Amino acid sequence: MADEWAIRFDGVSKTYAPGGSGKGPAAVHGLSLDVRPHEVLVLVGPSGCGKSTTLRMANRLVEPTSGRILLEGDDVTKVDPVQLRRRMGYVIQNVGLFPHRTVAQNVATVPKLLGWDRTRTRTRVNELLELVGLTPDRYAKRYPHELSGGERQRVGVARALATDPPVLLMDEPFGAVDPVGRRRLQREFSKIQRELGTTVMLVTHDIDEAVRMADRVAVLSEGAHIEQLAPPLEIVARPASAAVADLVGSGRTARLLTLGRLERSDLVDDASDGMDRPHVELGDELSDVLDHLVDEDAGRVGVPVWEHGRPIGHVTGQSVLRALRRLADERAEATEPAAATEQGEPDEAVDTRA
Ligand SMILES: Nc1ncnc2c1ncn2[C@@H]1O[C@H](COP(=O)(O)OP(=O)(O)OP(=O)(O)O)[C@@H](O)[C@H]1O
Repeated sequence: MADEWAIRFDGVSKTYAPGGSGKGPAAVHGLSLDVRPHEVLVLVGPSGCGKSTTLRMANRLVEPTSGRILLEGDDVTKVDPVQLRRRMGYVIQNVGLFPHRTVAQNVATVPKLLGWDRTRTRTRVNELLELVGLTPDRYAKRYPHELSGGERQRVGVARALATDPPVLLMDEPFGAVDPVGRRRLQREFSKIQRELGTTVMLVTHDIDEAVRMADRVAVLSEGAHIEQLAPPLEIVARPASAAVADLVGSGRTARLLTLGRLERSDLVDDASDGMDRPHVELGDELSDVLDHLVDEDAGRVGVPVWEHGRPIGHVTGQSVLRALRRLADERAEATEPAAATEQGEPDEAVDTRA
């Protein structure tokens, strides 16, 4: 049903055929995957596993060898590619801005193609620049070489959103930005995505980025084989295979769980029931809290939290995810130079969706 997915990959394969031989190994092999409306689905996995190929098949920059890809009910191979790309914004690493066009002209690329009049285009460009945190007065007339990497990336996002597409494809969108700038962009982008409700498919190498930004993470291995497809917390807490465990274990996320402690702000309520159930204590290590949630299978109901011998509220799986995001933010901000914090809005990094 169109309500349950925005993009559907149905048994999709791609074999790049060197010299037209048709005999190369499959970059993507029999992939079936649904991207739900309004979610951020992150594809993560090792280099060469087929992430970019998967993304690029969605907007027909790469044609599948077999299988079907549906966008809101339409078979993408039957939609004119130009029309298709208006329904799907595309953001890549290093953006690919036109160097001899100003920021405003870059953002206006698609509206211009669509023949919008000047006033409508200018209004939309200003709106988008504001949205991505680039004041039009300061930035509209600059050229790409007069921008920082992070600012260029914002222009790329603004350009991709110009016609308010229902779907946004992002390939390592923040990969060329330093870690501090990346963190800030991730946070700002999450806020924009929530406001607009855009369905996002995002490719990254970085498991921490995946955990921070995703509603669901698809961990891929060679041939775009899905090792695990689950919300971030589940990926971290219950890796479904050695490959997923490797990816999670070698990253910062697992360490954060052992280093982080449960804080009052992580609680989902201040109810004092649950005297008769196993509980955790405020200040417990997050990995212990997570064990409890998994053991008790209490992710949804919540586990009571006690302080000074009495219950003070509950934690759920979301609390752990929230704490994880809080910790990831604290770390990014701890290394952030004072001048760079002007746009930091820690509360916005706490994403309580899924
Ligand atoms: N145009 C192409 N022609 C031939 N082979 C290609 C082409 N593009 C990608 N491949 C191959 O397809 C496989 C998957 O590549 P893809 O770029 O989709 O992987 P990825 O997971 O996005 O990698 P990375 O993280 O390094 O960007 C790789 O083995 C790659 O060498």
